[in-house]
Amino acid sequence: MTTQAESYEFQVETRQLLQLMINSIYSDKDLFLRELISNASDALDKLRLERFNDDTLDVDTSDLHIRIELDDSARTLTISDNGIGMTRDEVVDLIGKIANSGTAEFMRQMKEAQQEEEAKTEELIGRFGVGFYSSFMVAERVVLVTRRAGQAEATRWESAGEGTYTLQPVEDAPQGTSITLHLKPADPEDRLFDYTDPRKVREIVTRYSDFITWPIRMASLQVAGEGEEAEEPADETVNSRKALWTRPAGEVTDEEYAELYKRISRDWNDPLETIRLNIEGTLQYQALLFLPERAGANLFSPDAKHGVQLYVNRVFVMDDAEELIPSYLRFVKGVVDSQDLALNVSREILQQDRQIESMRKRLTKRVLQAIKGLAANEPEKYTKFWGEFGRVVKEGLLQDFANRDAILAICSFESTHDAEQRTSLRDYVERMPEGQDKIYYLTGDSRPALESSPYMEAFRAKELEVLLLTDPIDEVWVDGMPEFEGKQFQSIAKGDIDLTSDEADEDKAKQKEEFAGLLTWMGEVLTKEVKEVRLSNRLTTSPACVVSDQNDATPTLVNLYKAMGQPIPQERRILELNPGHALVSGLRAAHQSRPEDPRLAETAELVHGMALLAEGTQPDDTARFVQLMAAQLGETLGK
Ligand SMILES: Nc1ncnc2c1ncn2[C@@H]1O[C@H](COP(=O)(O)OP(=O)(O)OP(=O)(O)O)[C@@H](O)[C@H]1O
Repeated sequence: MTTQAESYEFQVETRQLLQLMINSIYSDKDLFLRELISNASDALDKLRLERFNDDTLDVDTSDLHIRIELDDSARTLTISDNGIGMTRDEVVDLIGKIANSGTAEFMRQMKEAQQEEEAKTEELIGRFGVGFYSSFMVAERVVLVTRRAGQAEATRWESAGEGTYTLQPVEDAPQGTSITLHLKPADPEDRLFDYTDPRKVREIVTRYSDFITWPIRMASLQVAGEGEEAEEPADETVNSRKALWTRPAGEVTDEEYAELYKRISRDWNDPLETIRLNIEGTLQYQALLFLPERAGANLFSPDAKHGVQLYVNRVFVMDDAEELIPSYLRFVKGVVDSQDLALNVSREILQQDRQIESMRKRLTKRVLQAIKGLAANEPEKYTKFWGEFGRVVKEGLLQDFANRDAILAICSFESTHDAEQRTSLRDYVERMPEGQDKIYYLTGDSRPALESSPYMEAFRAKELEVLLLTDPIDEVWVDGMPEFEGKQFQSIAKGDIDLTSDEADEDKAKQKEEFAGLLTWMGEVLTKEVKEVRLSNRLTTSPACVVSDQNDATPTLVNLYKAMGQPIPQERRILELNPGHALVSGLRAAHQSRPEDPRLAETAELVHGMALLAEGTQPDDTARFVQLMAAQLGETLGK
């Protein structure tokens, strides 16, 4: 007995939604498969739950799965599940109408938005799921056959996505739902691919649905070898199903974590550290994050990718979810799986969403905590980590003021205390001798350059520890950093540093008097270059050095801002002379005896130029500097 198919009209809203789908509101048409697989997976979940609640039910739960079948001659893609299925009434309610309150709301807002501007429409699309109807993006006709588990009668629904659909009872249908898409001709230019190509379909499944709990089966890709009889290919499960974050931590092995890490990060090495997070409550999500062992090549390129993927209920939503993790933690790889977001949530929405903001805060704290844990308990791992990613983490000192203290606490720096090991600020502060109330640092290009810098002389003589900050970013954050645990940061190349004891004050006053004439005169000679010439308390062996005033920017910082396209002015600096050096005392004597000698002004210029060279910068006019130097050296030989 065959029953005639009866034709029905779609609800007005449904028709409008179908129109949208046919005209494709998604630019990425591959998403239809993600939607259908998600529905199938839900149907399997529902059946399992129903059986769990009532084990006398006459339903088959022995081999719950999803199957995808392709037929390139008929140009069909069929996706079936042996889940809960639908009764005829359910088909009418769920598929024929927009029963889903979310979708109805979507349509209402969509209508409003269409009267406004395009952008708003785009935004709305991301806020709601539009599930089953997305089949019409790729299919010109859809046939759905479904049998409610435990019931005999099945229903066949068919539609071309226009005004009507037909319903027809069928016999002998298997339990669950099978949806056959009669595909539109492929049009890759419109991102409509050939969905009868098993490779393409597998690629979509592994991209979006790899972590679906239920097996997704497809015919094996193996082709018969030469001379072999082509056999009916066996089924193969194409998704890994390994959503490790949904399993209790104790049950997952390190190997499994490493395998997952490698897959999502495309790194060959094992992760350095695995971080798990399981948040329950009004906002539910799990995160499985990894700290890599090595920095990737493009970590510092302007379009460096963030490593966190966003999933909704184990379904992939997007890569590179920079809304979830701040850019100074962009090396963190992993997965965040939320139970509260819409499947096709868009970036625009993520950016505005307060829940996302709260997730981001939570994840950031957790990662910082993990790094702190490494520093405290696994120093070797920490050292490795910091060597690779310290530079990136320090960007956070400039970006994330709320976590500034937490970031400072996990930083470590090279220091004069130890040639091999970096030090934390905490350890530096603990080593500070009585009377030292500042954290001393020097910024520059490399450790050897800093160690041999003239600024270091008095500190070396006094055995005072100095942090050697050699990353360009150090220059920037340290400049604006108020303090660490109540101790201010002090550049030893800035301001008036005096490490001498009070008893020496009398000697200093005397010296000041003796040199007053020289200092004033040199100040006049060099007035274009420096704002002051004074005696130094920081030099023991060099004749002179240039320092920046306490609140002025150093030349490196000036250059950095220039490179970033935000130039700041370079203030004139201060020239400090070492009264104990023969060149300085000799210049004083010469100036006293023959103040009119033009050669002395040239010597003053040379002293300034040498001080610049010693700090690693250059005199403005190097050619002139070299000429003066050669002339004066020549003269000494002639004597
Ligand atoms: N494979 C299936 N098996 C059983 N029921 C299904 C299946 N596919 C869809 N349904 C039913 O049809 C309803 C509508 O599906 P549709 O995909 O349009 O929206 P949704 O899944 O509810 O929401 P969304 O996809 O927007 O999150 C589903 O809620 C479900 O009850």
